[in-house]
Amino acid sequence: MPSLAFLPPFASTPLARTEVLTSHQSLLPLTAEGLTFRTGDRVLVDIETLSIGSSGATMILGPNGAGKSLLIQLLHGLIVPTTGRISFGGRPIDTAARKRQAMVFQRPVMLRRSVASNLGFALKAQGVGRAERAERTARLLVEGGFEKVADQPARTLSGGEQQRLAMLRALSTEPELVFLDEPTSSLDPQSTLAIEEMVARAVKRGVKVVMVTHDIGQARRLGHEMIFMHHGRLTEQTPAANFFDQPESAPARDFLAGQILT
Ligand SMILES: Nc1ncnc2c1ncn2[C@@H]1O[C@H](COP(=O)(O)OP(=O)(O)OP(=O)(O)O)[C@@H](O)[C@H]1O
Repeated sequence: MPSLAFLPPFASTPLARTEVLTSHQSLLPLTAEGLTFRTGDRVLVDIETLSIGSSGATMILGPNGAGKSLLIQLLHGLIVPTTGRISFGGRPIDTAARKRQAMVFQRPVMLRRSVASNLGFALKAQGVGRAERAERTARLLVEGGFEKVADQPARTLSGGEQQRLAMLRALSTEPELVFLDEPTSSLDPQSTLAIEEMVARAVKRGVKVVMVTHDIGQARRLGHEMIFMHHGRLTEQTPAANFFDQPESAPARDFLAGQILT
């Protein structure tokens, strides 16, 4: 799935059309009720209620196929739920408010443009004017250590560099909320550390992070809250301080104990 954080977001969800969020209202808490996603007779996501608060990093853990990616795609608005209501700050979201959230995917997909232009394009999509765009792009290139490769086609960067650029691009628009779908799963330890540092800095600046990971160590390092999913369901949502020592649900206990979940 390409990183679409820089593209105009989907304009609609199957939600109530009244009282949408306005630009000065917070996106958070992010809540969902009766959220399902089905294909044919398969129920891939089935979540009664979910509420994600405004601070820190919420990590979504669970075995392969648990529905973690689908859940954040639903929350981000990339796919439409079969049933249910997703609210931001208690209200449905509109196109303008949706631009205040971003997403980074497992495999970074760069535009066929230079490194600098990948950043500039994201800002343009947010309506940032030419002069400010140039100034902010220059600043971002320095921040990300990309000055020397600013004019290089982004697709010729290494996988780790592309993912750092994807993160930088997603954060460049100063979103309130960022969804990260296993952004380090194909990276080496050094590149993983670089991404984790970007995540930690963003959280420190007040960006809300909702991140899918398989890596229990990473969840410990970054997470303030843990959500565990199994078979499309949310089995628990627990503060990080409790989760690793006292997981509430049997699937989470087994997962943390290294058992294979069926
Ligand atoms: N767009 C889709 N249409 C139909 N089925 C899908 C779609 N996307 C995912 N699935 C199926 O839904 C299930 C959950 O997929 P999902 O990618 O959300 O799992 P995950 O928990 O993120 O797994 P992993 O850790 O392996 O990435 C899988 O069985 C997958 O094949």
